[in-house]
Amino acid sequence: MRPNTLEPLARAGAFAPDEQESVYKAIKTRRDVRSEFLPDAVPDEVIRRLLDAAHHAPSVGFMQPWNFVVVKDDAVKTAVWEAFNRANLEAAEMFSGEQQATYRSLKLEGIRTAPLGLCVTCNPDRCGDVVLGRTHNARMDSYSTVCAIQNLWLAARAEGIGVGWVSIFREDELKHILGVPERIEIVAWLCIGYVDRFYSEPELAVKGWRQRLPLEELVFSDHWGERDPEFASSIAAAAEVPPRPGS
Ligand SMILES: Cc1cc2c(cc1C)N(C[C@H](O)[C@H](O)[C@H](O)COP(=O)(O)O)c1[nH]c(=O)[nH]c(=O)c1N2
Repeated sequence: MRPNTLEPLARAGAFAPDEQESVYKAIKTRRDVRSEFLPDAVPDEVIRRLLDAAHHAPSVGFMQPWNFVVVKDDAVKTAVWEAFNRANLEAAEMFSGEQQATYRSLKLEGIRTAPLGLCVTCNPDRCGDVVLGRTHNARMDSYSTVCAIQNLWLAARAEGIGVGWVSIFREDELKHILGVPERIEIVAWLCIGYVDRFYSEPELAVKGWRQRLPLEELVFSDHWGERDPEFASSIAAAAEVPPRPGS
């Protein structure tokens, strides 16, 4: 029988309200960090915790397709930065007019200033040709690796450690620098280190590149492109009220 109380009933397995708050806090305050890295080394024990968080990510068929190349060597970081710089000059040319000028003003990496670099790779051959859940979509192993990166990103935020994802590279160049075999996919280069502050909003929003979209515009009901106005307005209203843990 349910107890006679006005308190909401805890759902089986639900975290306590303050624990829920911590999870949402990590999610909402996680930032992509490019420029604010402090030179302090990240202790190996902390690196181990972050990698362990990554390693507890979901993966298709429990494939665990990831590997992590931990880079502390300045010479390797410099070579990676040079590869970034070559690609970034090409990237700037792909934008035009005022947008190109803004692009050039953005700082899009902290490769040499972050004390730690982490290359996250995906091995499509980790458990044979036929993988449970990957049978009809070959990209599922890459998606799994992205889940590992997000786990690490959130754990790092909770530890007060900044993470910046850099993707402006020719993959072959990065493979050559790091000795990554042909069949292995490079999913991310992450810049990792302590910071003296986190932006409260995405740096790209602060610098005027692009703003967060209203959630209610992104949610459809029953079919792609169809909106239930009542549901959409309830989402919009919820966005105006800070989330209440346990609700
Ligand atoms: C797959 C992928 C690839 C990249 C990124 C992210 C992801 C998910 N981001 C970071 C991106 O700009 C950032 O996440 C958004 O601007 C939102 O900001 P917050 O992460 O919320 O701070 C990113 N940032 C950057 O400065 N250089 C880059 O090359 C990339 N590449």
